[in-house]
Amino acid sequence: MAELRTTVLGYPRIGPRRELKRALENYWSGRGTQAELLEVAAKLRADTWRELSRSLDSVPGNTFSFYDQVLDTAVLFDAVPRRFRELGLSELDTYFAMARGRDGAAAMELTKWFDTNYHYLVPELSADTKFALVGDKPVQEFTEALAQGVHTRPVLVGPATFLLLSKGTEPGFAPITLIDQLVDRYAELLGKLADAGAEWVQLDEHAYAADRGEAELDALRRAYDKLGKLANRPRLLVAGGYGDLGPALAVLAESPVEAIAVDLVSAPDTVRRIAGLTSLRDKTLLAGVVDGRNVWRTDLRAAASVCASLLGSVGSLTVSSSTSLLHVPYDLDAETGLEPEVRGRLAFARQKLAEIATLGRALHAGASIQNGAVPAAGSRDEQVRARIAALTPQHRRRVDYSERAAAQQERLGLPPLATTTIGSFPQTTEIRKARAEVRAGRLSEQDYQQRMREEIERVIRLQEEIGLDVLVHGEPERNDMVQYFAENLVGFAATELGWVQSYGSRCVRPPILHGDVSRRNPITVEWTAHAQSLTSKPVKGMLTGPVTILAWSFVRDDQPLADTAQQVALALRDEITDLEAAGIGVVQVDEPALRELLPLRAEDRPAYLEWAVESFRLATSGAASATQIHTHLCYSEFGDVIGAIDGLDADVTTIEAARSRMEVLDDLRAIGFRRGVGPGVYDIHSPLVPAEHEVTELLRAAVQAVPAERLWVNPDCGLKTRDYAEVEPALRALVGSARALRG
Ligand SMILES: CN1c2c(nc(N)[nH]c2=O)NC[C@@H]1CNc1ccc(C(=O)N[C@@H](CCC(=O)N[C@@H](CCC(=O)N[C@@H](CCC(=O)O)C(=O)O)C(=O)O)C(=O)O)cc1
Ligand SMILES: N[C@@H](CCS)C(=O)O
Ligand SMILES: [Zn+2]
Repeated sequence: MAELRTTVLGYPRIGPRRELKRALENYWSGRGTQAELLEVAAKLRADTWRELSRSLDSVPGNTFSFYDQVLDTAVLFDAVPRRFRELGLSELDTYFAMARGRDGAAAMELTKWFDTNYHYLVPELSADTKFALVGDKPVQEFTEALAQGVHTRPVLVGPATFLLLSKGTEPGFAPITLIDQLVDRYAELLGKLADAGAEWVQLDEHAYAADRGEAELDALRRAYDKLGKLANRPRLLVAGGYGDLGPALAVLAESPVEAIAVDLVSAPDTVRRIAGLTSLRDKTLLAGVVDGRNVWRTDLRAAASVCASLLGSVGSLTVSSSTSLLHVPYDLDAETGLEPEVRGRLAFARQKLAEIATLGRALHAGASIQNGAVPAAGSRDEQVRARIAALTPQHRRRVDYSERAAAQQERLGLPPLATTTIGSFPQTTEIRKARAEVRAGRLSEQDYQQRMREEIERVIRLQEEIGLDVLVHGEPERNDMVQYFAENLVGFAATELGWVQSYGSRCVRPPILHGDVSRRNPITVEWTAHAQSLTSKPVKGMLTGPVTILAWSFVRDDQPLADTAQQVALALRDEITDLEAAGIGVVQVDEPALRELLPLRAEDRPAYLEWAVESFRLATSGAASATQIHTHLCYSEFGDVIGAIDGLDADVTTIEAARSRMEVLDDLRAIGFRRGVGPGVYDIHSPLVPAEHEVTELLRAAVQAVPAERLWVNPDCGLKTRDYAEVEPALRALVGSARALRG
């Protein structure tokens, strides 16, 4: 193992058939025991080590997690907030309580892992935090693998990144100031790993892919100077994924660490900088040339030539993935329904291992790649391209908001503090089962559609009874808000088993956007029109926006994202026209991923925001003045994109706000936002049901910032992951509060 020639930075862990998801959910619901959960976990670890050791000469270890690697790190170093200790639960149940909340102890905050659709739990730290090495998961998993004959390289979240991803529990406290204390605990851990026989350890310092100030760079420098000088330690590999390490690359090059991993897929220019860093000449460089985040086959010849060009600049070279393979599905061979032309362009985790092995062999033998034909580009649709070429600025502009607002008020006649929901109602087991039965051929498409129509009717009746003002059809027919649209658009392929972890036990199957995009037929019109036929209240049509469709798909990399976004936007524009023709007067275009795709480096942001906003406007600006366009944003803090939210020019913006106590309203007020806004007053991520007085408290704060005529009352996000037992009383509280305040 001493020779580190081929590796990956991490691997999926949910199981090729989502075995971990099922075991976790069984355990949480009481249907399964802890012993059963541990058994599933041990088998997944063993299978992963066996699989990886077949292709790679350095196998990453400690890549398993019951929920999240950042949470694992917090628990390892005893950063457990008091509210969870006080529950008096077992070690495992305390861990799950931190992730999911329990008995009144609110869960830790969940947030985006860099610019991906993976979410981690945010550690809570204060000036009083005292780290202690109380766990031994990395050591245990190392020993467990060794007993199975596999020598692993334990992977840890690096100390600086751990602190930079944490939040201070007191205003003004910066967790990075805890670096020296935390590094001492990492030193203890490295000693234990060395004693257990670990030759290498990997410390992920991905936080340096974002802009970092001098103090943060200095923390990195101090951390690795100290760890590098330890007498008893494994060799240190510091990994930078999800972008360019920027100035941190030189800091690490000057440090005593033995190896550095760089992401050459998202930051190919790093190659040039490496040649200029003479201190890399006695280090190992892991060249991340195989994409850990996307599913396209690697152009092996190009990757081999990048590797070869680095040989003279570094001590030794290892072929690697650009990031952990956590973000891609397990195995392309498990897919049976992909078109051959699309399949031929793809590589999932398992296929990427083979690519890395091939590159490693070629590099070692100084041989060229024989069989590395460049995969074909995506299919072209000349009609779509002609339409885009003919667009003018007029296609992105509506009449002024005040004129629209008057036309909409005349049409809809809504009260002040109008109430609505974000779109989805609970995805019940019956709904999911029905969909699984159609897939298995046990239920006819007709019967399935009938069941969905009945579900829509139930949801409409419930909303009428509760007294909401703008209703939704509830999205029962959607497996996922992106996948559903992808399945109905030309240019996308869907997978059967391409599951990727989004957070904890929740997974998504990102569709594969492989060619020019167009709409075959109307997608949502029948469902929405059916819902509207059942009620005299306005029903809000529900679409997913272009940025979010791209963010949660595997997108083609043979043209700029901006071009692909326009194609998706045109399809949505046509859908809105059809919804209007069917009598729908309110349409929501969700963009929860608007913030997610924001580049990590400030210099790259303006260009992104420009195309992101333009694509939304292209999708929505065909709507008549009297059609009310809503958008919805969630899963982020929005300070950085507040100007872009304004630029969307939506008539109503519903936005996550309950947990941050309406902070976003200050941001909106600061820019003079003057359109409708619905700051969420019910935190749907928590099983806790808000009482009417709690909703009222939030609304009272909101009316200080936004006049009642423009203020909407709604939950933070869709209700699909909740049960009716929680949703019904919560919506009653919301409507009750709005009515009382109107009075
Ligand atoms: C809003 N979020 C989303 C993100 N990304 C998306 N692509 N979609 C999102 O909604 N990112 C940010 C946030 C938070 N992230 C998530 C991610 C995933 C979920 C979630 O609830 N996932 C479900 C799976 C949803 C799905 O695809 N359902 C399918 C298949 C259901 C299934 O597993 N069926 C079973 C059989 C049926 C049964 O017996 O239950 C099977 O196939 O074996 C469907 O409905 O048809 C999850 O369970 O993980 C939420 C937020
Ligand atoms: N309309 C979607 C938005 C989720 S971000 C839903 O309600 O689930
Ligand atoms: Zn949402």
